[in-house]
Amino acid sequence: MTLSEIRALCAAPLPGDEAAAQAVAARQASLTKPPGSLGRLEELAAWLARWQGREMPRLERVAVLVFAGNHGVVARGVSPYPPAVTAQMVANFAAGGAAINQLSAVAGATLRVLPLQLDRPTADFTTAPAMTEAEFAAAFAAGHDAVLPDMDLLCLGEMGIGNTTAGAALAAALFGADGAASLGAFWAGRGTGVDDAGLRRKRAAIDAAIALHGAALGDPLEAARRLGGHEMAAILGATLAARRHRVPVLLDGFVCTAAAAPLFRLSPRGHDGGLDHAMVAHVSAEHGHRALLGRLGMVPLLDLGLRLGEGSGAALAVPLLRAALACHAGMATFAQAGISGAAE
Ligand SMILES: O=C(O)c1ccc[n+]([C@@H]2O[C@H](COP(=O)([O-])O)[C@@H](O)[C@H]2O)c1
Ligand SMILES: Cc1cc2nc[nH]c2cc1C
Repeated sequence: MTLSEIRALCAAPLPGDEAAAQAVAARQASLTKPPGSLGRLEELAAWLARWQGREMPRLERVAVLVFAGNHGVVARGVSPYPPAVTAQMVANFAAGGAAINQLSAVAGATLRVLPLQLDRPTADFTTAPAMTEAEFAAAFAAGHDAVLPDMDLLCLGEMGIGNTTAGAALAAALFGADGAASLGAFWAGRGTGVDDAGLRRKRAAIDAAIALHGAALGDPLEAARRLGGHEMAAILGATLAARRHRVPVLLDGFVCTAAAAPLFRLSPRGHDGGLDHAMVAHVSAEHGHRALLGRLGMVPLLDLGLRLGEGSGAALAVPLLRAALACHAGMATFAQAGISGAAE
């Protein structure tokens, strides 16, 4: 896959199945409850129908994909952890010892972890583009190809020491900061728990990167290449592939949302937007996430103060989707139960 092929793929997102979503809405109106009383559960059933292209959506094959990558910007002292932790956590995922192992099991989902070039971190984006075009395209393709057409739902997650700095830099490039003097101050958070001095270094790294890359960041894919990471490019590729295969997507926290956000910038929400088949599963405690969701016009399903990454929030939201479908498929209609409708 080349960058121009990626560009062409991103330019024309497939529309959703309006008829399937309408069929869900019609059935919801006939079920034994006041109209709209199941709130967002009703919206979730229609969302699954629209993007699966099925009047009766299903959640038999739920996949959690976690991509891992390393970041040159850690040389700037932006994370309390050493980059070796990325590979160590990948080993922990394989051994079944991480939170996402437990949460995937609770969700009834298969977990697949794809480490990407862990011994070849991105370049430090305060001095050079994080990835070459070939590196970016390869990581994008790895994510794209990891999505199977028969999945019913895709939960995306990431692991990468330093990637909250990359996520904040990408958010800054894509969305600016409403006139705030420092983009770094607006978007940077504490990630895995960096101290005050580390937070200052993180803000400075983001500001330096925005100044260095300048006008090139006006192109959302260039911003992803110059400021993102291998795992973030893979999330972008997987999110796009899911759209092509009619697989709805749950995004995890701040890093995952930022990684997918170029699809929104290329084709905004409202009418078949590039991210309309994705929901943000939870709002992370990471400082910039609420602002990022505001820019995307997305309302998270959960707000639990998580700031872990690795797909944890996305897996946690799967039982909510299962509940939405159980009600949708299993409830009696007013006619079946012999219950009177509302008086006019
Ligand atoms: O995505 C989030 O909301 C999030 C918030 C805080 C931390 N993380 C995780 O923490 C790691 C990056 O943190 P840091 O401090 O090294 O930039 C990376 O592995 C992420 O999965 C992720
Ligand atoms: C231990 C640890 C686990 C993680 N999972 C996702 N990001 C992480 C970062 C650290 C440091």
